[in-house]
Amino acid sequence: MQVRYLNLFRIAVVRDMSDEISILPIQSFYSLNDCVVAAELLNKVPLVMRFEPVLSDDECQQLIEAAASRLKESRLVNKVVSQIRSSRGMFFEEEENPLIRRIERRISELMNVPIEHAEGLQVLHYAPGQEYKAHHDFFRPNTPSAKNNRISTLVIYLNDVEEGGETVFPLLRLSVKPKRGSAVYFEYFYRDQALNDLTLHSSVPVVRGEKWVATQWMRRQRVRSLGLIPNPA
Ligand SMILES: O=C(O)CCC(=O)C(=O)O
Ligand SMILES: [Fe+2]
Repeated sequence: MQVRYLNLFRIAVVRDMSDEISILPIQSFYSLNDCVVAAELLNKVPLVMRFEPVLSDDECQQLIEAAASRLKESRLVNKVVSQIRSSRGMFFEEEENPLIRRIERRISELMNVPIEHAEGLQVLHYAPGQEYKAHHDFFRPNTPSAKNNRISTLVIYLNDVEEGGETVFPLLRLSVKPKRGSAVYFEYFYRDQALNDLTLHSSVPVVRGEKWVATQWMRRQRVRSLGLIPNPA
């Protein structure tokens, strides 16, 4: 396996036998600045992994509490109320407080993409019966947003769901059960668009209980103008 760096994106890429590259080197654990995350490989190309733990119970609870009063009906990029997502959601501002800054830094290190490429962290809440129908996270080619398209996603589960609410990848025959603090990761930065298309996914309806997730999307080019604010720690 050969690792090289693409200067343009400053993303470490790993070339595998199929001659496709992945953003994240496949490892069984990742030693980050402030924690160690265990990883389970769910699918190699396109790469889908499960991570645990990404957030502590306390961090999950704090995110839920900070997001709860700011939830809005889910709207798509063009501000139209979504027909495919019945959950409610919100976005945190970039580095809006020390908790968000710490979590964003950890996620960026884990996803192996500079923080300047990170959209604001999104939180979604699903009540019983609510779902997110099958979709891709990248924007369709030739749309304005596709000029700086998304390349990878991390969905962090902020609570345990009593029944339902799994993240399902129908074309890969994968189903990931929400577990507080764990996450599912996938990338769609392949030259072969057919591989990207395989990352179609949904959040099936919550049957009992509720579901909270935090989603981080990474872009091909920077979306944040500011660099890192020096870490006081
Ligand atoms: O809630 C989930 O399991 C998936 C969320 C999702 O697909 C997204 O935020 O793009
Ligand atoms: Fe998604």
